[in-house]
Amino acid sequence: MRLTQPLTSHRLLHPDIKTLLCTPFSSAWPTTSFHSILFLLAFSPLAFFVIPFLICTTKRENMQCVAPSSSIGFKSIMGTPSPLPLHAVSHRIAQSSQLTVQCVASRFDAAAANATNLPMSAAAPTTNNFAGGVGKSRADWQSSCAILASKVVSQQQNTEKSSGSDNITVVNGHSSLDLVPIDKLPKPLTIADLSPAPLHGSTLRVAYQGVAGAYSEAAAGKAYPNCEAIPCDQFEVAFQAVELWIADRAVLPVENSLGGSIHRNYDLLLRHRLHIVGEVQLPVHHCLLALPGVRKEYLNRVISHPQALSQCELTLTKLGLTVTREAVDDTAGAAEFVAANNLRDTAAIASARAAELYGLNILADGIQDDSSNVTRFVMLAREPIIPRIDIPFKTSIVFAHDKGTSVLFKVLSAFAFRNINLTKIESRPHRNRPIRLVGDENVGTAKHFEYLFYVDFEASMADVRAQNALAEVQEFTSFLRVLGSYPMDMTPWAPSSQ
Ligand SMILES: O=C(O)C(=O)C[C@]1(C(=O)O)C=C[C@@H](O)C=C1
Repeated sequence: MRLTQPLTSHRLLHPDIKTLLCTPFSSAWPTTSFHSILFLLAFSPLAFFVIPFLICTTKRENMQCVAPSSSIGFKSIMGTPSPLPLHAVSHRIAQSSQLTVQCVASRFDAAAANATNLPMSAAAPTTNNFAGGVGKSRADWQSSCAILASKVVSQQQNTEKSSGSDNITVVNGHSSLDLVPIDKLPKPLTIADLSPAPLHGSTLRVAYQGVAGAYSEAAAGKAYPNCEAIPCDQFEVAFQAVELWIADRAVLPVENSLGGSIHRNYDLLLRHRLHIVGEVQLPVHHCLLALPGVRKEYLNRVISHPQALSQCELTLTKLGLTVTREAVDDTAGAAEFVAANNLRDTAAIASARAAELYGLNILADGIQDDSSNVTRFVMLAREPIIPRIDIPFKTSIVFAHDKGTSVLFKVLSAFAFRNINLTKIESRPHRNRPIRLVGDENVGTAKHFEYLFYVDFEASMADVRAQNALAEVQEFTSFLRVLGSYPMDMTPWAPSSQ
């Protein structure tokens, strides 16, 4: 069984995209993809064709490594032909970009079209909506564009065959320049095509940190049934996958009922400009996994994600496993590592699904220190969702308090006075301003640490109480950002059973 390698930051390299997508713009090409796209849209009508097509081709490249997995009801990365080489994404994007230019420019530059090798025509889209014409949706538009590209290419091949070195076909006595038939021209993009959510019929691509069998993958499936889960080797890469339009969403663990907050992700939320568009709470049921035939007595080491190790600490001791603990990037990655290296003295803490995927035995089941162990994940997107008041909503903010006394109290009371319930408060070091000096001639200089405060509260940004609370909070803060306003996870509580 071979599984796709997770995305790595190396595979998200910008330069290939920049150079190959649109060389004339590359010198002035802004650094973030969203801005780049705005830039292109503003300055080049060609961009209206190039960008969606890039997304289309990039998406297909990613989809090649995705196959349906019936066991968990959403598309996973099982059964892929072979793992992608590390440089694959940027290389593939490069190929796609060439094809993008080919699709748009083929009528103007047959020579350039000829120069490209033709993976697009080989991988012609399987979208059914295209029936000789151009449909209304973005998916239709993208498919049409791809099919047109492949038709242009095959026309050119036929032409080459029939007329040797001459690229001009003779039709009814007239020379034809391989023009795309007029009834098959793509329709211009509309505002709906640019909507952040995929339109009906297209599959949502969801980036998560880890490899197949990770809890984050299960969270992606819970949040978006039938999504394509895209593994990433680091959280940072999952963010970038969304920013670079390789994925539509990222799913990110932020806190666990036993292990507490996942601080790194709070820092990343601030550093990146993505928006929280939802949350899911996933019961986490850990298993102790080892190679077939291995018994507990043989073990010298237990490896897993640091959160998983801390969630099972007491139980491991109760099982007599006072062996070395080692942290790795994710739980399923730990299972994969044990299997791939045939380690008979090492066990992994991971899910039952990871045991199945990597051919390991379950030595102990349900080893989390509390049966109601649950991890909360947030879903991130490039655009915020429109807040509502007809269903329970949560809003997440981050702020730095301003000078003054009792500032935190004043901020929190802005919510209390309006009966807005706070569900979480987390503080992180303020990296740009780590220390505040408070001088007092008589006593000396007090050095206070500066913090950023992350607060979740139970109200929608469409709720006037929340708007007023934030207007008040702004008076006491030097910095305030709304990370997202999103529906609360209201699924019935079911402690982990498997
Ligand atoms: O390693 C995994 O499987 C993850 O999805 C990561 C993670 C985490 O970061 O907390 C998610 C849920 C569990 O609490 C343990 C690990």
